[in-house]
Amino acid sequence: MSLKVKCHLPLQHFALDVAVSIPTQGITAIVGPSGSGKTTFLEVFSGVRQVANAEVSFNQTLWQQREFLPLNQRRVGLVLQHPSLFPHLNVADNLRYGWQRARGRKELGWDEVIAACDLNALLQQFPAQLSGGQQQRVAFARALLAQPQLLVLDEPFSALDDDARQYFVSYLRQLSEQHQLPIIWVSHQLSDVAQVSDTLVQFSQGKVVSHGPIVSELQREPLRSKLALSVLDTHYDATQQGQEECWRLELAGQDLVLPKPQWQQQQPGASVRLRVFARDVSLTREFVTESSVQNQLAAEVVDSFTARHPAELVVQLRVGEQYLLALITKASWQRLDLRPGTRVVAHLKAAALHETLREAL
Ligand SMILES: Nc1ncnc2c1ncn2[C@@H]1O[C@H](COP(=O)(O)OP(=O)(O)OP(=O)(O)O)[C@@H](O)[C@H]1O
Repeated sequence: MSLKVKCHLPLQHFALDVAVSIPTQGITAIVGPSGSGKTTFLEVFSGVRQVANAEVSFNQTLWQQREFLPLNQRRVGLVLQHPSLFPHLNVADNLRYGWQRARGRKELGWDEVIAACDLNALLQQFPAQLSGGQQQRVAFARALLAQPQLLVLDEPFSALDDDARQYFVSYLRQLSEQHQLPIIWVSHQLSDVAQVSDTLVQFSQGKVVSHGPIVSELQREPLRSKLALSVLDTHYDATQQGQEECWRLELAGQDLVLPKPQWQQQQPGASVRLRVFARDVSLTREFVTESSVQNQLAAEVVDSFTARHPAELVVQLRVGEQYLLALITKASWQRLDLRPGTRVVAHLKAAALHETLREAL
């Protein structure tokens, strides 16, 4: 099941030239420099822009080939960076507009969406009385209430504060998993993207330069050296829970211990995605007994790559079937006599993982 898009559209400095198939399960993030054509791409496949000779199909339904299916018949929930709320309607009536557009079954309930987007206190306000972030929350809720079959987001949380943005990023995951709602979103926040996305599409100068599962895209240039962030899929291991304040996760038969997030209830075996910045990983040749670092993972050096700073290296490690990046100095690489195939121990500070875990699902 996929969204297939083929189009050629001359723009000011280059042409949007795309032939891509995006999975319609899970969350797909579209990233790329400003002005690289991401918004235009969304507009083309959602039907905001009618481009001659473009071809678009969604899960085998033709949206455009010889015929052009208008936006309002595609059941696309489109949320743009600058929300276009009806200024003469209050929040409740703006939301009702979305709700009334929904045909058939209402998967996403009125009360559920209003509570999730924390809009109860704003229902009688008019758009001009709202902050930019509040307007974004209303636009997002309105798109959900229209019961879309595809949610398309263009920087929808850019005006929210960090905590609120973090909450909505996690809520995207919930929408994707609990309602099987496919989501395609453009974001400049790569670390948000890494937290919840399944697929990453990278744009440059109107072209898709790379696309694939997020875990592998993070291990490839340019993101590998630019972001130096790994995503590890771990499991919550309830059988070994001992200390009250700590959580044990299982990764390739090895334990990771982290401060327990208070707000999270996990079932045994539940998967937990950790984001680990390469700068929070250090290496030794042997396990160390007297160290404050709780998490030591046996790993193997796969390769090393240039980092942003010329004195540093990004080292790619294999832990079981997964990859982890460590940022170390070139001097350390030489001192430890590292090379591809060397067995090492990767040290991950629990406190750094705690930070990432609080933001994980
Ligand atoms: N109607 C148009 N005619 C000609 N050029 C256009 C048109 N619309 C957009 N462009 C150009 O297309 C390019 C891509 O714009 P677009 O908004 O799609 O980029 P973007 O990747 O979404 O950028 P940002 O991340 O800043 O939102 C820009 O150079 C823009 O000037």
